[in-house]
Amino acid sequence: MSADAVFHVGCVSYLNATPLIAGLESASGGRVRVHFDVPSGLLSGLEGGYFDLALCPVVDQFRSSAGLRLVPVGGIACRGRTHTVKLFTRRPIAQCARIAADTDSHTSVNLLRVLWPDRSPEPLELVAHDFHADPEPPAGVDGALLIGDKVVTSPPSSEAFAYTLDLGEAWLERTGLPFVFATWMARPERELGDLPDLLTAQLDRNLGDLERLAGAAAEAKGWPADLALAYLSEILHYRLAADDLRAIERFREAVANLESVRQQA
Ligand SMILES: C=C(O[C@@H]1C=C(C(=O)O)C=C[C@H]1O)C(=O)O
Repeated sequence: MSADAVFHVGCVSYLNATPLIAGLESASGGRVRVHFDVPSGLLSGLEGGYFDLALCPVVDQFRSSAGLRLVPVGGIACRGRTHTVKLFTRRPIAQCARIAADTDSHTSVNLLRVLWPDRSPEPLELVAHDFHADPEPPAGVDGALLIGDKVVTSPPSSEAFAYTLDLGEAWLERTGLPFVFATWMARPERELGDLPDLLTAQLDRNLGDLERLAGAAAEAKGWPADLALAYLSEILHYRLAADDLRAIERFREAVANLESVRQQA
């Protein structure tokens, strides 16, 4: 690979990716181009070879036939509440079955499937819904799972959907573990050169400059500035430690169990 090769990096377009990505293009001297999309939109760019690296939903790594590898230089994780991965329901969850599932998500939809039997005796029925096209959940659903900025900027009406469950909190309650929603991934054969080092250095810089970054990102995405700062500095974390990697494995097993139950049915 030549020293001046350009890397194409796919990244989540929400405020939560700010510490992982802000300033990377300019710090790289133009050797990195960043392309933003909703989480569920990133996998095809990686599988198709257009991206060298992408911040994909963690469940994509379990399911992709491309044999994607985790590149352990950061991810989007929580220990307990997320504030932005939320189930909103009309009634107590134990009385719900039909849930509108945000088409931006791959991981959280599967997290809901894993957690559901703890919460409701009814079989879960998911209805895919694009909340960008229509912020209101479709008629006839008992609830809606939303992820990302829209949970803060355009949530479902709290009168109609008075009950909420934060899936990060529910996972911690079930497992005692943090939860990892997305990590950097690459195709197994793709040569990444110094890209992982560039990402590590940028994350380190950004975590030291969060107040300024959170303020700018809050303004761009329509968040209250104080909430954006708490979200990026206390609610989420970005450096993956041993228990985060254990949590990925625990989630991998839980998703595999769901698939095998489905096959037996
Ligand atoms: C915490 C979040 O994590 C996200 C949830 C994802 C998913 O459900 O597939 C993927 C990437 C992350 O952006 C969030 O977006 O609210």
